[in-house]
Amino acid sequence: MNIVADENMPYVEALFGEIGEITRVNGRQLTPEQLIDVDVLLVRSVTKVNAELLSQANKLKFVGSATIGTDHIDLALLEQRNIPFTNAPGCNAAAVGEFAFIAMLELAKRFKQPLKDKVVGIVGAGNTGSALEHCLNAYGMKVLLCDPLLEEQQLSNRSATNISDKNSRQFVSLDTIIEQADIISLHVPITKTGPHKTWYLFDEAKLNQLKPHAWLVNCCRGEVIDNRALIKVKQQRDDLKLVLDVWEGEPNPMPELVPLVEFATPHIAGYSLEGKARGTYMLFEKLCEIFGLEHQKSLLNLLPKFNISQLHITDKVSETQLLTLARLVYNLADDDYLFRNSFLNNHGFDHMRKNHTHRREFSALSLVNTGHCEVDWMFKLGFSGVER
Ligand SMILES: NC(=O)c1ccc[n+]([C@@H]2O[C@H](COP(=O)([O-])OP(=O)(O)OC[C@H]3O[C@@H](n4cnc5c(N)ncnc54)[C@H](O)[C@@H]3O)[C@@H](O)[C@H]2O)c1
Ligand SMILES: O=C(O)[C@H](O)[C@H](O)COP(=O)(O)O
Repeated sequence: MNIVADENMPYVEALFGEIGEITRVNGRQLTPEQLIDVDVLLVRSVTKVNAELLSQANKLKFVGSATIGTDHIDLALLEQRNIPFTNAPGCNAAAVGEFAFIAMLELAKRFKQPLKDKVVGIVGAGNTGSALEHCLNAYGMKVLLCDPLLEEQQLSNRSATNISDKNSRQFVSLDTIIEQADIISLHVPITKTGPHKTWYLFDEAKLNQLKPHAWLVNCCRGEVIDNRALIKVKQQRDDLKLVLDVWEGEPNPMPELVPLVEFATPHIAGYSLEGKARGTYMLFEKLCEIFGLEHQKSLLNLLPKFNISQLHITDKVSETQLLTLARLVYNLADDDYLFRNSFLNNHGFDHMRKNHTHRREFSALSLVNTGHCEVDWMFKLGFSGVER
């Protein structure tokens, strides 16, 4: 079997090596000719899987994308050509949730304002939005959720069963989020049509309505914010603080926007080692299922141990100390620094993504509670640990 895989997908050899011959490719530069006689195509978000790319794919039996988003895939075309497809929903949700949470801790430190007192509005309460909600709840913060699609689904489930579910979630409108949230974090897919389309969801008018001193975090898709309007609004409103991981026009963000942003990164919010490994593993499992292949491989065996084995907690952990712990797992300022200094270079955006030293998730760091203090919230946040 011939397998073509994006060069930025870890563990492909470890997982797919016994199934077929693997060719690694630059996902952004993949050509139709490279898919002649190829059985399996494994991509990431930078490869547009469309009629043109598949025009010479004479043997293709499976396409997998190790991503949450599917906006780069012509799903109708794959269905029409009977080519099974899977993406990897939720694979990097914890990575994105922790990224947004760490970014908020960093902003709190930079502007000397306790994070805990702030109200956070999450737009899009699916996998990544819920992962962030989980972190914020663990830390004891007030969270508002806006997700009209989930809200409608919940309402129709309720009216179909006539039972009110005690696990049901409370949703608010986007206007309420804009009116009440001190921090807004975006977690929607990019959609161009329909009543809840997200393309330019935050246009000039919405951006102007943000509360004074609001923080806006975007780690879903760049075009959810009109970036030109953002530049205009930000130039007039220094009170707004921005964290952008995704950009309109990737891999070429608007150069004027980057200096206006507090923390700027090249679409790597989901780039934890765990998240990437999970993504590849989910494609592997799906391929095995479709082709009826048995396997003994486990995700846990793929991941290396974290280089700090255990930390002893002897007393109450402050917000500053929490940030110090979070920085052991992921230092956002390092990526921000690298990005500012490289995004204008030739292929700087992609180069940084390709060479990204994958960070770990909170779960990689093990805490030992030797001080018999209240640390349950830290375990809820995702850190591993033991009581002693
Ligand atoms: N920066 C990164 O590295 C990175 C990593 C993972 C995912 N993403 C992006 O983030 C997006 C979200 O990921 P996810 O795993 O949470 O997806 P998901 O499908 O689990 O959740 C998305 C949620 O957004 C909701 N939604 C859709 N339109 C909305 C609207 N107009 N207003 C409010 N909510 C709306 C949906 O109902 C859904 O619940 C992905 O589609 C992908 O584009 C980026
Ligand atoms: O949709 C996703 O899962 C993310 O945007 C993903 O992290 C993007 O990473 P890429 O596939 O471009 O490496």
